[in-house]
This record gives sequence, C-alpha cells and structure tokens, in this order.
Amino acid sequence: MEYTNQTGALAILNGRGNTTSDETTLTGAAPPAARSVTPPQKRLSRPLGAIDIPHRKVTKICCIGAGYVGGPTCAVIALKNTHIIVTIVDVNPTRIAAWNSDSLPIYEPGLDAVVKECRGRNLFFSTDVDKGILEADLIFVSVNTPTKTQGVGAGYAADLGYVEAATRRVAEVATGDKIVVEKSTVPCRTAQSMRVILEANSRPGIHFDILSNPEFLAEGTAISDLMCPDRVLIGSLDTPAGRSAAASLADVYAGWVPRNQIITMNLWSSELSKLAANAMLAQRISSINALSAICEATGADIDEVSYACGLDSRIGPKFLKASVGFGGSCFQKDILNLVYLSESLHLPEVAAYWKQVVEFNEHQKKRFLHRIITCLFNTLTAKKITLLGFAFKADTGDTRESPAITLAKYLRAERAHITIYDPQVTEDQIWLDLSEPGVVDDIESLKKQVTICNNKYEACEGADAVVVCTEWKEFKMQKDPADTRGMDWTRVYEKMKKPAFVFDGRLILDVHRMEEIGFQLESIGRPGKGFRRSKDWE
Ligand SMILES: NC(=O)C1=CN([C@@H]2O[C@H](COP(=O)(O)OP(=O)(O)OC[C@H]3O[C@@H](n4cnc5c(N)ncnc54)[C@H](O)[C@@H]3O)[C@@H](O)[C@H]2O)C=CC1
Ligand SMILES: O=C(O)[C@H]1O[C@H](OP(=O)(O)OP(=O)(O)OC[C@H]2O[C@@H](n3ccc(=O)[nH]c3=O)[C@H](O)[C@@H]2O)[C@H](O)[C@@H](O)[C@@H]1O
Repeated sequence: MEYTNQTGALAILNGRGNTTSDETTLTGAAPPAARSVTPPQKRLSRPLGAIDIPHRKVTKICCIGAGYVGGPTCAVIALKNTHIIVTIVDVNPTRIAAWNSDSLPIYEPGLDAVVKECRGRNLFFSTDVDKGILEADLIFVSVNTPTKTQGVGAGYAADLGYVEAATRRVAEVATGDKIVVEKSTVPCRTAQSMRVILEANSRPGIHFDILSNPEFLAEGTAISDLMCPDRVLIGSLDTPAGRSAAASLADVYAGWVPRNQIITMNLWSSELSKLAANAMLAQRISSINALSAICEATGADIDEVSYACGLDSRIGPKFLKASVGFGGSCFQKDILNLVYLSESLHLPEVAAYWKQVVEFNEHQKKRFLHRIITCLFNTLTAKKITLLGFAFKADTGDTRESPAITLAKYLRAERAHITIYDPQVTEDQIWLDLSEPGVVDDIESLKKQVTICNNKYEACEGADAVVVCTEWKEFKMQKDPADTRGMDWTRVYEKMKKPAFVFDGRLILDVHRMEEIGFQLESIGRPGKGFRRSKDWE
C-alpha cells in the first residue's frame, strides 16, 4: 500500500504506535490514479466543528515575536477582528520602536496602511512581554527558528532556543488558562516539547492547549497572502480540549477567511505540512534550475520549457521561474530541518533526496559565476561588476540567504570591484551581509572592494558587466521614454565599458531588444551569444 510507510512514520513519530482515525483513512485510501481524483488531503481534513464545538471566544491575543511573520500576520488579524485586542511583543526594543513609528521595520507592500488603521485602536506593539502574556487568552509564538550553527545537528537542525525561551516565559508568567499557538516553523513533534515545558513550569491548575498554525505567507506579498490565503492550517490534539482550542483559533481566522479554507488536522501533520510545503516549493525551483543548465547547453529556452510544462494542469505554472537560485530565510533552513528529521528517523535515502534540492541551489549560483568569468575573458581582477538588486526577491528589503550575497562573496574572491544597488536594502545591511563576523580588519578591505550606490544609473557607470540579481520592476526595460518606473538600458549602455555585458539572473530582460542596443546579454536558462554564434541554425 502506497501510504503504509508514511503511516508507519507517523506512528513512530507520535510515539504511540496506535492509529488515529486520520491514519486509518490514510492506510485505506487508494493511491490517486488520475488527475480528476479528489486530492487525498481532502479526506484527511477533520470536520472543522468550529461552530458546533463548545469553545471560548478569544478577546485578547498576544504575539511573541514582532518579525516578518508576527508583525504582518497579527496586524491583519487586528484589522479583520476589531473586537479582539492584539498585542505584539518582542525583546528587541529597536524593532518595537520602529513598529510604533512611521518607518516600519520591514518593507512589505500594503503593510503601512494596515498598521496605520489598527495601531492604537486594537493593535499594540510593546516590549512588555510579560504583560502581553498575562492578559492574553491566545498566544502566538512567532519567534525565529534559525539553523543551528554549532553543536549536535549544526548546519541542519533548527535552533529551538528562542521557541523554548518564549514557551518558558509563558509558563512562568501565566496565571490563567491559555491557548498557545506555534506560528514559528518547527520540526515535527515540537508541540510535545512545548507541552512538557509548559506543564512542568506553570502554576498548579493552569491548563494550556497547544496548537500548530504554520504561516504560509511569502515576503513581498505578505498582505495579499494573509488577506486571501489558499488555506489556514490548524493542528491540534484530537481530544475535546484540542478540538475546542482549534475552534477558538478558527473563529479568529473566520473573521475574513471562508470556513471551508480553514483546515484542521492532527498536530504532527500540521507541523510537517509546513516543512513539506516549503520543501516542495524549493524543489520545483531546483528542478527548473537544473533544466536551465540543459537549456544553456542545447539552445532550448527555459521560459518556453516552463510555459509548456506549466500548461499541464497537474503541474501548473507557478514557481517555475528559473533564477540564479532561491534565497530567503526559510527554504534552505526548512529543507535542512527536514533532512535532519529524516536522518534522525534513520531514513538516509529520504534525507539525501531533499538535501539535493539545497545542493543544486548552491550549484546554480556557482554555475552563474562561472558563466560570468568565462564571458569576461576568464578574469575578473579589478573589473567593475555591478549587482542590480541585493534582496532575495523583489518587493522586500530582506536579504536573508539572498543569492546576491553569495555572488558578491564569489566575485570578491575573484578580486573584482563590486558596486551594489538595491532600492530597499539599507547600506548597513549590505555591509553586515558581506563582512565576515569576527574578522576585525575585514570591513576595511571590504570597503576597498565594494561600493554601495543609491542610484541605479550611477551604479552601472563604467561597469564591465551588470548582473541582475533581483527582479525589481525598476530593472525591467522601460516601455517608452516616458516610463520612469523601468530602466533606460540605452543610457546604461552608453556609460559602460565595451563589450557591455549584462548577466540576467532573473530572466527579466528581452534578448533581442538588449542586443539591438548593443549589449551582450547572458541569461539563465538560455544559450549565450558564443553558443548561438557557433550554431548555424540561428
Ligand atoms: N519570514 C517569512 O516569510 C516566514 C517565516 N516563517 C517562520 O516564522 C518564524 C519567524 O520568522 P520571522 O518573522 O521571519 O523571524 P524574525 O527574525 O523576523 O522575527 C522573530 C522575532 O522574534 C523575536 N524574539 C525571539 N525570541 C523572543 C522571545 N523569547 N521573546 C520575545 N521576542 C522574541 C526576535 O527579537 C525577532 O524580532 C520562523 O520560524 C520562520 O521560519 C514562516 C513563514 C514565512
Ligand atoms: O516559510 C517561509 O518563509 C515562506 O517561504 C516562501 O516565501 P518567501 O521565501 O518569502 O518567498 P518566495 O516567493 O517563496 O521566494 C523564495 C525564493 O525563491 C525564488 N523563486 C521563487 C519562485 C520561482 O519561480 N523562482 C524562484 O527563483 C525567489 O526569487 C526567492 O529567492 C514560501 O513561498 C512561503 O509560502 C513560506 O511561508
């Protein structure tokens, strides 16, 4: 039976070996045979019961962690539930001060308007973590879960120190019953650890319900993702108390999300679904990037291949854009987390399978660098290379795991002079990303080799090559001379060294139009000019 192993793994994970009703469904389910078959997860979802199960109405929410997730998510909850008081707390006073100012700590389209409407009404930002916990009925734990950098599992396992610290604080401070919600992305079974910590450290007689409610928003589109989510996932114990807590949280989301999109399931499935979703999304990018290498060597065009594959309704068109590599704070971290989980479950083949998604991503960045070196006559020494974009994707100022950081470090090693322009990333952030922690004189040598520019045209002046690292709209070719949002690539060409090379790591530039201007454009997933010249069929 196709699902037997999965069920077995679940049984091992929950440490009981008994099967829940969900697991029974899984074992009995026939494997999907044709594309019209109802997806198996439909049958997995428990009846929501949010309306008919007796449950508490939430009136006060506290969110621990005012980051990229906690801030936007709870701002939208406050916007859509004017009867709920939402307080977002954080140990970082600078971050909280920024949330309380006109200059929010994160750039996210639409976020300012949401915060402006609710702040001071039913949305508050505070460093008083204890007060937030004390007053709330429901507490989101939305703290960071980075990859461990040392000790057992270094480089793979999630560092759960922040989750544990927040959980201990809840246990120590709470004087009444609380629903505690894992919003952070965590390894499967973390809710169990949280339960043990809460029960061991709280006052007698206090009851905690723990829910898993992973977040699926993407940066740059956080507000629209939150307003219209594909689904809201709530994992709970399959007990009356667990179901009741899930119903309380479901009510909060039902403030704007249709009930049939609020999915409830067992805790461990919910925790694992988050890692699984990110792993599958990243896997699609590595798959298309692997194909991009074949395109470059054969004359196929990766955009055309993506388009052709995406028209198959089983595959779909999203997340098939080839690039210099995926970045962001979570894809790599969550896959490595899954790799670690697989290894600890003695599933080395499963671990190797997922690990390859991350390894290929690193390879893609190196491939791109090699192409730059080859085109620039095999040396980058003292050449001016301009990086357009430093954020890991457009519409965010976030640079975590940005491919531009890796590229800049590689280019530095080649002794190139690097100039960087990004419309949203701060100078301080770029210096922080490029300097080696603990190396005292590094920043001085860094500043001799790297220039940060706040004008895109100036950044390109005198460059041997321009490398598009982020797909900001302002780097796309302007539609006409009056279009001030796009880029006047003719103006760029005039001030560059010749031959003028542009390396498009985001496939946003049209090869024919760029060549008409005079550029040598080299794009990911398309054969380069050298290849095309050597073939007589073009
Ligand atoms: N960034 C994203 O787009 C997404 C992130 N996630 C997950 O959400 C979680 C949070 O991610 P981000 O918001 O990006 O992290 P972040 O680093 O932006 O924010 C976390 C915040 O928690 C605060 N914090 C840590 N420990 C604390 C404590 N004990 N008490 C009070 N505050 C504390 C930190 O000061 C920080 O401001 C992670 O597990 C991440 O994997 C999930 C979906 C999307
Ligand atoms: O857990 C998380 O943190 C989040 O991770 C991703 O969101 P995010 O990393 O913000 O942004 P994505 O749009 O997924 O992009 C990630 C990276 O992949 C790249 N990408 C994306 C799509 C694509 O087709 N090709 C491609 O190279 C992007 O440029 C970016 O570098 C997921 O999309 C969210 O659902 C998830 O909640």
